[in-house]
Amino acid sequence: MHQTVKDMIINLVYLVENHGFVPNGGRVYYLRRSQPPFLIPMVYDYYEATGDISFVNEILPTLEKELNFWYENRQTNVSLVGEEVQVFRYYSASNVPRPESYREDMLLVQNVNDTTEKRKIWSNLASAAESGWDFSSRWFKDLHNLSTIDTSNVLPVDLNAFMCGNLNMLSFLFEKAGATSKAENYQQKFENFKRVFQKVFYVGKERGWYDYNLRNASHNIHFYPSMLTPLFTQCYHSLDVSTVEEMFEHMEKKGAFKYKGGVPSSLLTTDQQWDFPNGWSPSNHMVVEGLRKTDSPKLQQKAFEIAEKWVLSNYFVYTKTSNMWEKYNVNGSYPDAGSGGEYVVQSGFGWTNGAILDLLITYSDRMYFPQLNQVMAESKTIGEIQNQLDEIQSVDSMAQKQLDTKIFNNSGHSIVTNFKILALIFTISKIFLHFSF
Ligand SMILES: OC[C@H]1O[C@H](O[C@H]2O[C@H](CO)[C@@H](O)[C@H](O)[C@H]2O)[C@H](O)[C@@H](O)[C@@H]1O
Repeated sequence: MHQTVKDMIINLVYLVENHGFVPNGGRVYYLRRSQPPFLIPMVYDYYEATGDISFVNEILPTLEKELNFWYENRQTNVSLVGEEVQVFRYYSASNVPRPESYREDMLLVQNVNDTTEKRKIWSNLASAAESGWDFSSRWFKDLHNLSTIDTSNVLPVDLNAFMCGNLNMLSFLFEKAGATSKAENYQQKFENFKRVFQKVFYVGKERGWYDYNLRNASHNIHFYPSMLTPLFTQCYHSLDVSTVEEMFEHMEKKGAFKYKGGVPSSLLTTDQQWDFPNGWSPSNHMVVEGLRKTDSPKLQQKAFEIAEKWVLSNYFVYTKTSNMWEKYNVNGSYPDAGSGGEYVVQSGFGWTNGAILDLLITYSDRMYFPQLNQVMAESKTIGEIQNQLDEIQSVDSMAQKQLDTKIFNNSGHSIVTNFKILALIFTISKIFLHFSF
């Protein structure tokens, strides 16, 4: 599996070498659209798993090249409280309908007469596709309609948090490769960018990091799980534990964590797939990981609870449909495959499997579901199932003992039996790329 991951990285490195960035897909028409910047984290994870520093050493110049693509092509200025700083945005160079969704993009502009305006809309559609969040109220002027798409004016929290984390990871990899001055240089950039990040995205009275809109010079203070990515990439320093806890409580009050099926992509209902009631694996995974990495025991416990919820509801839908899905409807008593957007929900699915397996591994000492199938068979709502399992867990005096039994070693656990086959593709799936989608 390590070799497969290495081969995938080699493919992406080839693309960066030949095209200057990682295109949104492996087709010629994607050459004006990037993927979100996940190559550096992929290499970082590969190094953590293998210690293969000679490979890392070989490709470090390519990683810098990809980082520079973002600096040269996706940076923009923003003036805030008397200081001009540079941050990142999604900004595709394409201004034509997406070839893979030509019909949809033509229909969207059917009432627009001005060609410049049409091109702006197509460019903003392609820019949103770069984010992976295609499409979401996050990118819409009116927060509801795709026709008001305005991606290039949105400075996204998650993209900037990823870039911030990438500086840190690059510094780490250079240090491991023995290139001390490069390592120091990136560490310095990381520290500087953390300050800029905080200044641009943190809104004190709303207790959190929010997307900033250049057009109206204000933050979008609606909840999106992308707000938690700075915890995931550790792009914060001035916040003490209680501030992070307050941030969580604030989102909790907004209702972000109350759904039994997982964390939704937003609390706004639109007909787009990256909005309520859909929950996506990468978002849920990053929320869990971000909270788990904080120094707050309370938030670490919340991370576990969200992870447990996500695993259980994915399994619930799996037992009902015999499939894993690219997204889920997290609302209501019976979670289901998600819907909305411009295509039929896809089964599979790389990042869903990857997230589930990572959560099962991370919490292998705690995620224990006694009598799972029996409880499920009684066809309870997901809330009742969760409550009943909690009760069984707390009264089952054997449960503590069984915590020692690693979930992957215990073939008696049906959830593991069903997910076991997916373990084979864990490492690949963890990588959020979809070249063959
Ligand atoms: O063909 C439609 C779109 O397909 C890709 O995006 C879809 O898959 C992504 C990964 O699973 C997902 O993040 C996105 O929300 C989906 O729409 C492709 O990245 C898009 O460029 C393309 O328009």
